[in-house]
Amino acid sequence: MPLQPRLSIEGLVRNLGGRRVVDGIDLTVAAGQVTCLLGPSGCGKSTTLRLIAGVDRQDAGTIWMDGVQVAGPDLHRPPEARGIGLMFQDFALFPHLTVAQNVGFGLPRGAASVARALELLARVNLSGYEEKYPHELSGGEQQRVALARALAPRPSIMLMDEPFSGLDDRLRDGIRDETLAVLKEEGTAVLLVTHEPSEAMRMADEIALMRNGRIVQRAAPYNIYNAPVDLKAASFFSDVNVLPGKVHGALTDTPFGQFLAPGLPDGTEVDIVFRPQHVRLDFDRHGRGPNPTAAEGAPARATVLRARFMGRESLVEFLMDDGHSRVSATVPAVFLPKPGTILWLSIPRDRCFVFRREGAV
Ligand SMILES: Nc1ncnc2c1ncn2[C@@H]1O[C@H](COP(=O)(O)OP(=O)(O)OP(=O)(O)O)[C@@H](O)[C@H]1O
Repeated sequence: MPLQPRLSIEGLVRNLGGRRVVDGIDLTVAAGQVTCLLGPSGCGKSTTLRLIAGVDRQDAGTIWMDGVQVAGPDLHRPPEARGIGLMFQDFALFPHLTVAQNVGFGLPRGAASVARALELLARVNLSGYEEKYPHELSGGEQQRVALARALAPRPSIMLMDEPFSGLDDRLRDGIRDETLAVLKEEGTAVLLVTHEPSEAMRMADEIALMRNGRIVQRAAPYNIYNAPVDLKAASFFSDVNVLPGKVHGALTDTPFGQFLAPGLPDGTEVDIVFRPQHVRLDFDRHGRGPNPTAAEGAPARATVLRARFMGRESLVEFLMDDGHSRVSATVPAVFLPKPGTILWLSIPRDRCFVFRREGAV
């Protein structure tokens, strides 16, 4: 029998300011799983989280936690009756309470609670900090106390809204990894809101990509990156190259040969989309490039327009031999060919996506 999800949402809707801000969200999160609600600013992520927390009330839809309905057409359990832990960007600790008192705040008085607070402080590497006050801690340490506080009552579900965005860049990755390790140890189901693709890729077991109040794709980070549902989903994770094409006999022509466009009728305008890091470069050998292969397709000749060193990689921009298509390639090294250099480009077929052009019929 499949495990019952800790959190389950069906048809969640919220109208605000005359607009449907959350437009029919379905979602499940299992114990020990981290799901990232990822999307651009204003797409409705925080509103969704607020509805799940119970600090706002949905206009339609149902929410279950551990199989028990907590919100529905005639039901609204208050936040404190939902068994959730909350962590937001401004994770304000109580300034007049010590670290240990902050962590134990939501627990009943007693030896077991003190032990739980100490155990969690050890878990977030803050043993010895029990008697300190929040103003004596760094931002990263305060964040770890906030995590311990949120986890202390053993919430079944943890809701986190951009919890790392207040932190210094250099601290952030370490804290993310530590937080993830603690959440996994506790086996909590986590729903984390972020607008940063890199954060979602780093933290999530599953990413729910949101746009205009809807979830447009739900998949593991690898799958969402390598099999995006549309051009916007592809370009949310990195810059992309887009070549225009038209379908003839379920194929479309490009400078890199023909690509499959299954299921699309003749004449459909399409975008052939691929990421700069998936472009392979080869030197020109007396006017010839590498031999075509089934995996790499046909190579295409191109002229370097410019090359820039970006730190971890080099970005090389090309004009294709058709005289108008432009393609960017990133190379994970210092590679700065002079403008005018001829190179051959190829793209692995499985790294290329063909989408019906938005707005096209
Ligand atoms: N109380 C409100 N009244 C009217 N509109 C609101 C209200 N709260 C949110 N909105 C609007 O709903 C939309 C979604 O807001 P929400 O905060 O959920 O987005 P978000 O995806 O979390 O964005 P961000 O990443 O910027 O926090 C926004 O356009 C916002 O302006």
